[in-house]
Amino acid sequence: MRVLGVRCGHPRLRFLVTSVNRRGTHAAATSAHHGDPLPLIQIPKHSSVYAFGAANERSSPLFQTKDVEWTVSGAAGESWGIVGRGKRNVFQTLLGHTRIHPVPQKGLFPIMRDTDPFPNIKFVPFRHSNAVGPGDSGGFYDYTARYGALWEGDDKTLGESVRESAHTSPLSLQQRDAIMESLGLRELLDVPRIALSNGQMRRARIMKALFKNPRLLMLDEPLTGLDVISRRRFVELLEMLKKVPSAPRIITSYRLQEIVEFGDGAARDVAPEFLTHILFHEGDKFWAGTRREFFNDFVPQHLELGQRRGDTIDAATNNAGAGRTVVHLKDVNVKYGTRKVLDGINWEIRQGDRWHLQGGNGSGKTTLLSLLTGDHPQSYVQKHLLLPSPESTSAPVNQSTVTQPAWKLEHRKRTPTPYLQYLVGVLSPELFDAFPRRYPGMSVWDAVQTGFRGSFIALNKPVGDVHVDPWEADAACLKEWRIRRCWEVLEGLGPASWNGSSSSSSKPQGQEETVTRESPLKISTVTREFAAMSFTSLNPGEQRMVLLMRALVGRPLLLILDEVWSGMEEKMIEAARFHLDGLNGLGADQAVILVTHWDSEVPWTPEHGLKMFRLEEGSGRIIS
Ligand SMILES: Nc1ncnc2c1ncn2[C@@H]1O[C@H](COP(=O)(O)OP(=O)(O)OP(=O)(O)O)[C@@H](O)[C@H]1O
Repeated sequence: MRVLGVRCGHPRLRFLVTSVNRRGTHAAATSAHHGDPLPLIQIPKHSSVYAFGAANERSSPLFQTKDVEWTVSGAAGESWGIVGRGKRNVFQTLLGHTRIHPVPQKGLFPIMRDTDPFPNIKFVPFRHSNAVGPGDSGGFYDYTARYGALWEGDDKTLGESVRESAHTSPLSLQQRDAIMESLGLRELLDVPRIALSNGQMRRARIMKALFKNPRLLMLDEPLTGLDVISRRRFVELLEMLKKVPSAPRIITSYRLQEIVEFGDGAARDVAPEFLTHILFHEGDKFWAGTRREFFNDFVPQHLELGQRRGDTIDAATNNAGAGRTVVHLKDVNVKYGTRKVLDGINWEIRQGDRWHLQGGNGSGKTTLLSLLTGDHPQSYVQKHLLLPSPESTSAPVNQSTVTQPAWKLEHRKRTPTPYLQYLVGVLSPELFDAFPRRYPGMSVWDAVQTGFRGSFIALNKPVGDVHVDPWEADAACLKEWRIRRCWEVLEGLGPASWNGSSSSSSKPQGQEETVTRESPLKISTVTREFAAMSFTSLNPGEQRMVLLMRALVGRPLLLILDEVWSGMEEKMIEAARFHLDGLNGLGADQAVILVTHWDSEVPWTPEHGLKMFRLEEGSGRIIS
């Protein structure tokens, strides 16, 4: 069947196309399609874009367009994707949160110059928060609340929230249904919103924004966190909507690796089908053009192919199963009311293991991990959930055990939670959202050292000093080790690594040296400066790197990396992958569980000892 000269795939989407067309709510967008010269967005050449508050034109701009004019026609069929580390600057500009100099004569949104554009624009940021998150208040919120939500019965369900959005939606019931269906949310209507998994929540937020049918809809990294099937359905939906003049014009952003695959010295176009144009912004680079120009001209000329992706991991590192059992689960079950999320899970994790935990959105990965971290209330009622616990109740660390505290396996009920936090390092979307940003002046250094206890409380220690409790054995030795660890992760994962001036490569300028009892450790000036920066002043990708350092700094026995690469740019991911198996990265005494929906993001292969555990319809199995 052809609608608008367009081949339509799925029947429910066919309906969406025809019915959205009938309403024709966006007359202006349609007129652009019929030759109206006014574009939807226009940032002229030689514009400088400043953060609000930048005193004058002598302040440094966020970015400059130089000889590039960025024009989005707003015509049906055109679809822009934004990539590069500066993509959020571009969104901020479109949201009116920056100042453009000179002020564009026709306005930033020429097509909407006779109306206030801002009610016609919706933005779905990358960051999600199931509760009121630090993005709003900067304070801590307890993300573990979601695991008990149904007991309390006090949170709105997705269905209730959908009914509320219906009141303000210009779309018909059938149109809203078609969107809900194509985002795979219908079967979740009875789930409390707080309990939605990450991927489910991202889809729910996109659905809500689509219900408003704005003229311009901006989606920041919409593919991140979606499983393979949801990604396919989402791409199918956007492919359809882009052809409908009365539907929102949708601008999406991506991490570079989501649209370009680097390998064998060449770059391959793996961008979603609906993209027709690409804007790249990073540092002083600002480039806009068609998809074909991007892949044929821009990528080969401007992105260093040889240095991306690939052979960073030493293939000799295969310690899988080499050590003692760290976690043991037998017949583990979790259910909410009648909804069984985990059903008879058996899993053993040993030191040296590198696991890729797989499963679609909502398959129970986060739930399973929350049992291992002891965050889930149902962790206490499992018959056989053995977790690491202190060998004795005395201080956990002394001179000989500074890098490997004494531990044994215990039932969850006999595992002291603070000790568990000490032995299990975590970075997950929930933790990223919950990490408090409000402590006055919390520095990067301070944020990293909260990892020694798995706590969220800044200790306000100056750079170069760390906290050690007086009761901890051999405090002096421990202090020295902790300071060294902080510098190791900062140097290995800080800007020195992702900006290409790591101390392990050629000597960057202005390098200093610090000497510890064991061996000298080089710390570059850029690392020292970074350590002193305020955590909140960093962009989300940098914050994520710092929280990865926090997870690694204590050399935890078990490391849980849940969707850690989301929000990070490719160079950061490369640096992290390199660090994880480098000299100061992970050891054979540590076990790792990694969660990602992108196989290419797993730093290990089966030759490196990678194992896969897959959750499907409540059951878990090892796959080979
Ligand atoms: N308190 C709750 N009440 C009801 N259902 C819940 C509750 N908590 C979680 N769920 C449901 O349990 C399922 C598992 O969620 P979980 O977050 O573990 O999925 P996931 O595999 O991590 O998904 P994603 O890949 O999207 O992060 C989801 O369908 C979720 O809606």
